[in-house]
Amino acid sequence: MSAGTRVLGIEGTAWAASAAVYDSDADDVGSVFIETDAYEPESGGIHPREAAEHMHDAIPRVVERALEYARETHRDGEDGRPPDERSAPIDAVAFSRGPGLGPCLRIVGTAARALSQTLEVPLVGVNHMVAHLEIGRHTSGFSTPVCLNASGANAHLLAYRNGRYRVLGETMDTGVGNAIDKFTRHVGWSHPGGPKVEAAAEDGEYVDLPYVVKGMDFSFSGIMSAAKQRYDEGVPVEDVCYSLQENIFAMLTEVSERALSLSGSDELVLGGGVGQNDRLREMLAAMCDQRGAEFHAPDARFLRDNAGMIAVLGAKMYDAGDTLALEDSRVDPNYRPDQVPVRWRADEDDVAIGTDDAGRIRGAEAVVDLEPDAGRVKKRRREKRYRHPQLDERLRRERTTLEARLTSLARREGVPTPVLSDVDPLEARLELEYVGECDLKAALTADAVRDVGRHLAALHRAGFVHGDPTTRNVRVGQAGPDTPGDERTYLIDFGLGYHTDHVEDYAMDLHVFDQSLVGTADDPDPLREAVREGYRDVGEERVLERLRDVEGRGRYVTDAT
Ligand SMILES: C[C@@H](O)[C@H](NC(=O)OP(=O)(O)OC[C@H]1O[C@@H](n2cnc3c(N)ncnc32)[C@H](O)[C@@H]1O)C(=O)O
Ligand SMILES: [Fe+2]
Repeated sequence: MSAGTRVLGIEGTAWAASAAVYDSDADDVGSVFIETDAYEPESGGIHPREAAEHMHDAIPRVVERALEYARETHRDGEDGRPPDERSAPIDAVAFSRGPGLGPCLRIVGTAARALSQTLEVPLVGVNHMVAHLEIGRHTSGFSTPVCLNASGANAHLLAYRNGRYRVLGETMDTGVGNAIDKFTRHVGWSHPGGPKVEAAAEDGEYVDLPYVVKGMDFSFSGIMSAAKQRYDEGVPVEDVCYSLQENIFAMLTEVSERALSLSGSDELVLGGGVGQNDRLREMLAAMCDQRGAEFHAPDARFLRDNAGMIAVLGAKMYDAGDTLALEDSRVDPNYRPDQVPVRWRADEDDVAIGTDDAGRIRGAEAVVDLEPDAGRVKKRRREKRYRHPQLDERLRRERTTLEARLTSLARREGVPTPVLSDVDPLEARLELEYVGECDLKAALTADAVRDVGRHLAALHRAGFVHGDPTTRNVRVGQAGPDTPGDERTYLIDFGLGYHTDHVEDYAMDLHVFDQSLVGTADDPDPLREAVREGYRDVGEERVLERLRDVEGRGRYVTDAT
C-alpha cells in the first residue's frame, strides 16, 4: 500500500486565520480537515493592523487544532511508516506566501517555519492565487481548464502554458470582491459586503450601469462610482445591487467565454471568495452550457479563503520536490501567479489550441458563417442567456453598430479590413467580405505581427482603438488571386472598439495584443518586439512608453524566468 502525502496547510493572507490537514490518499477532498477563525472588522473594511492582530491570536490556535487532528489520525505503522512514536504526523508544512497583507503574511510565515523546525519536516511556500485555482482543478478532474479567479483582492483569468499559469486577462483596477465591498461601505453595510449585495439583489430591478471589458481585461471603477451615484440619487438600493451583480458578473462571464474561445479549451473552473455568489455561478454555468463547455466550481468552503486549498496544493508541490530552504522562505505581499514555476504539472499538456469547424466559427460572442466561395461572411451576435435581456440587447446593438462603423473607418485610414455589405443593428447582424486565408493564430510570423503593430498605430492616430486585438481577430493571406506573394494582414471584429484620445487606451490596446501573443506563441518575445517595431514606424513613441509603464505596474509581468 502506498503511503499518501500528508500536509498541514496554513492560510492567513487577509481575513481567514486557517489551518488544514490533507492526506493525498483520501479519495476526495470532503475529508480535508479545516479549522478557520475569521476576522470581522467592527467597522469599515479590513484594517491591516487589526487583521495582523487577529492572525497573531488566531493562527497558533487553529494550527494547534489541525495538529491535534493530524496526530489523532496518524496511522503510524499501518501505512508503511516506521512504527516510531516520534515520527511526525505530517510530511510537510505548507503556507500562504502571498499575495496578501504583509503584516498578516509575516505571522503566517513565522508560524510555518517554527512548525517545520519543531516537527523536522520540509516547508512548502504556496501562492494563494494559484491555490484558489488548483483546488478547483483538483476537485473537477479537468485536465487543461481556463480558470477564473474571482476573489476579494484579485480578479483574473489564468491558463497553463509552458510551465506557468499565464494571465490571459485581469482587472485593470481593484479586485472584484473589494469593488463590491466598497459599495456596501458607501451605503453603510458591514464587511464583507458581497453576501449582503447578493441578498438585496433578490428584490431588485434592472437599471443601466456601465459595462467595461477590453479584450480579456476589465475594470470596475466606472461601474462602482456610477452605482454609488445612483444610490445617492435615490435609486432603491436593491435595484443598484441587482444591476451591479448583473453587470459585473456578466463582464466576468464574457471575458471567461473569450478566454475559452481564444485558448480552445472547453473546461472552466471558478475560484475565490466571490465564487460563493449563486448568480455568478449561474451565469458561468449558463455560458458554458450554451457553448458546450464544462463548468466546475468547488464547494463554498474551498472558494472562500481556507487552508484546505493551501494543503492540497502544498501536497502536489511537495511530491514534485518543490520545498523551501528556511533562508529562502520569505513571504511576498505581491506574489503573482505567473511567477510560480508549475513543477507539479511538468509532464502535462498546455491548454489546447482548438481547431475551428469547417464553415462555421463559434466565437466568443457571435456565430460566423463563412462562405469563402461567395467571398462573404455572415455574422450574428447571439443572445447570451446568462445576461440580463436589457443589457444583452444594448450590448449586441451597440457592438454591431460600432463594428460596422469602425471597420469602415479603419479602411479609410489605410488598414486592411473587410468591406461591409449589410448591417442590421436590431437583429445584431452583419454581412462582410471574406478576407485572408487563415487566422494570425495559425500563421504567427514576425512580418505579420509587425503589420499589426503598424495597423494599430494607424487606428490610434485616427483617434480610436480596436478594443480586442487578439491573434484570432487578425486574418492573414494574399491580397488577391492575382497578386501572389503580396501578403496582407487584415484586422477584423471591431465590436469592442471606441473613440478615445487617451494614451492609456492606446497602450492598453497594444497590451491586449501583447497578452494574446503570450497566450498563443511558444516563443512570444521576438513577436512582441516585432509589434513594437511596426508600431514605432507609424505611431507615437509616447504610446510605447506608456505600454512599458502599464507592464511595469507589476500586474502585467508575463514571464519571470
Ligand atoms: C490575497 C487574498 O487575501 C485575497 N483573498 C480574499 O479576498 O478572500 P476571499 O475569501 O478569496 O474573497 C473574499 C471576498 O469574497 C466576497 N464574497 C463572499 N461571499 C460573497 C457573495 N455571496 N457574493 C459576492 N461576493 C462575496 C467578499 O465580499 C470578499 O470581498 C484574494 O484571494 O484576492
Ligand atoms: Fe483569496
